[in-house]
Amino acid sequence: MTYGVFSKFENSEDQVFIPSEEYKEFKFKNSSNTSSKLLNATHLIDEKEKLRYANMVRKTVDMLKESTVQKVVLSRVESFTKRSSDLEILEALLNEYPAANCYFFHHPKVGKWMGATPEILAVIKGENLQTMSLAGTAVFNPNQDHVWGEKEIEEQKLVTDFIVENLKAKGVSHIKKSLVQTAQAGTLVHLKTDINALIDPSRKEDYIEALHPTPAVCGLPRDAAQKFIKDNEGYDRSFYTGYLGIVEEREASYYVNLRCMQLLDDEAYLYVGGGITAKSDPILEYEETVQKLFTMKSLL
Ligand SMILES: C=C(O[C@@H]1C=C(C(=O)O)C=C[C@H]1O)C(=O)O
Repeated sequence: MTYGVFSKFENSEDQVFIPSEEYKEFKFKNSSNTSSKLLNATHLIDEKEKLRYANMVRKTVDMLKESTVQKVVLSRVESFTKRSSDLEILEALLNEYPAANCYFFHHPKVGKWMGATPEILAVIKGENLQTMSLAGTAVFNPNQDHVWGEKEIEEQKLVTDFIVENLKAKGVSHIKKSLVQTAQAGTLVHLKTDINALIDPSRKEDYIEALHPTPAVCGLPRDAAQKFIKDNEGYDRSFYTGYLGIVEEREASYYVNLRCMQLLDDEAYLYVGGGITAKSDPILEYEETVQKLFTMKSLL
């Protein structure tokens, strides 16, 4: 059976499924002009929110320095007035981010979500599983390759090691890693390692459980980071940093729900976050969320 799946950050009981008969086909013509989007995101800075978020980062850094927790991914949500219809926003999203995994999900229990995620949780084809470790963020500069700092290199490696270890713990063999690369995602770049493995296709859900949520969106160790997020973030992430996918008999594609928004009648809630380690600078972490906010805000 073919179905779509949409899952929350926290627990899989709230997963929703859409049978394939309910899919709607959408034809669109790409009229992309992405380079025009290298605009300044500073107009999205909100001093009060900056103070609140930077304080939360500071508290997290203090905790990381004193404990065995290595990384926590913090996030926040901001609401904006919609100036276009949902389909106009979807068309803008598809035009703006042709290389991303763009989706629009509408379900009575979930409402409407839309996004352009750069992050694969797992693409399964027969006995092959493809996943990635994606972390570290900088603004894309077409004239210069980004030189990554120690903080980003370390936080991305934590994600890679977690993925490899958790797949191994599920008995997965032949795990192959690419070199660490800089990958562009719209106006941003991230550090990325592609990971491939040989799997038993009848155990798809088992692997997803082992991977989700990775330290790219949660932290390390996973349970301690997830508890810290729940106790300190101060809002419900809902489906943000959950995953969405299309599952078929021998193939399945699951993506991490990032660079996304929840659409209401007149408003859109935009969700953004970033990985915090003991080396994080609170103001830079806030600015990173502003850059990520811009990827969706520019479509509204
Ligand atoms: C959490 C987000 O992105 C994740 C966190 C990143 C980081 O900490 O640098 C980079 C890519 C994603 O894995 C987000 O976009 O909201």
